[in-house]
Amino acid sequence: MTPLPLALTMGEPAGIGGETTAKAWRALRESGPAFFLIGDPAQCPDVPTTMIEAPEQAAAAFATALPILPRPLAAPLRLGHPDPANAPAVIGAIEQAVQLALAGRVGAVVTNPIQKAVLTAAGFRHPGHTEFLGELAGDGGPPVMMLACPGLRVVPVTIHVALAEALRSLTTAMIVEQGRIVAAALRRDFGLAQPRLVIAGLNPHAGEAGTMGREDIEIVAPAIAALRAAGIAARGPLPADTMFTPRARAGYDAALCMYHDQALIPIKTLDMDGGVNVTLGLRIIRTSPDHGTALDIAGQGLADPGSLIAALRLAGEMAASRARESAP
Ligand SMILES: NC(=O)C1=CN([C@@H]2O[C@H](COP(=O)(O)OP(=O)(O)OC[C@H]3O[C@@H](n4cnc5c(N)ncnc54)[C@H](O)[C@@H]3O)[C@@H](O)[C@H]2O)C=CC1
Ligand SMILES: NCC(=O)COP(=O)(O)O
Repeated sequence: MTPLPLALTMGEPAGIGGETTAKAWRALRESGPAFFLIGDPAQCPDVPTTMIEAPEQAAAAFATALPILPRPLAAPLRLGHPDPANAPAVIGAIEQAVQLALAGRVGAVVTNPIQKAVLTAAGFRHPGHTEFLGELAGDGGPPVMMLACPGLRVVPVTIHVALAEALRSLTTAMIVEQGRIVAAALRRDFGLAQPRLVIAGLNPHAGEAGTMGREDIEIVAPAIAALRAAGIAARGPLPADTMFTPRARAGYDAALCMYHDQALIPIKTLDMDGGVNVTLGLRIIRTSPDHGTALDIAGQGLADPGSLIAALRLAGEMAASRARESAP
């Protein structure tokens, strides 16, 4: 059976998404996975494109042209200069991709990066895709952000909030709930029968026995105990400054981190061009490149498509594996 195509959203049209989409199409046109862009043809002027009316037309067209399910921009495209007038198209593309995935007409949703502040200024009330997707396609629990590259997977337990708010909002229950979702996803989608989780400490030296903050004793350690009681191989709290060395990374399958930068600095430092952002805990598959809109280089031909290609490949693999799982 031909695999379902992947829906790739336009992201911020003034960013590098159009360029990386075109480069990804060139790289994948022969091997697949087949994908189509929900966007405006003006985003990809340097590759052959073909307009489609339905996802079902994408696979046949993919080898010769980038299929586009049109979603026209309201304001002319100026690379490097986002226009809030285009926000409805950016948001609409995400909504359309999710609807297609929920209807079983695409194998997965892959998102190009959005310029968060521009969408916020236009009235969008979610800090990122992750939270928006949780609302559109949640599965009863919270959406969980995981970034993965060869040799490292990280999960920020608190995501797009100010650091002070992350510290205020962190609870044992959040860590436990996300640990369970991560362990289940590693089993289901990443083929790990007994996933090994490590949990980062919040404070320097994981609190140094309470002398540098009591959160590691009062919030993090009870979460690890609860995860272990649930049969999940979890350990910590580990001092965050040494848990990403090559030796340490060999001892676990995913690291739960207490705030955004604790998770994302190590992975982007290790593999900015190969990292993939995967949202766990949804009723659909969603991946994305790990980088943002890179407005500073938009239109200069400098954008590396590696992370988007990795995101498309991972989405294709996850979709194929779920299709095998549900086959009679
Ligand atoms: N999934 C998403 O929608 C994401 C969106 N963003 C958004 O992107 C915007 C810009 O964020 P920044 O923090 O500046 O991060 P960024 O990733 O856009 O850029 C950081 C630096 O890396 C460079 N860079 C990024 N991707 C590159 C690529 N593929 N090839 C070559 N160079 C690349 C940029 O030129 C810049 O110098 C923000 O609005 C942010 O919220 C950021 C991350 C993910
Ligand atoms: N820093 C990661 C990031 O911003 C990705 O967010 P999302 O849009 O995938 O929720």
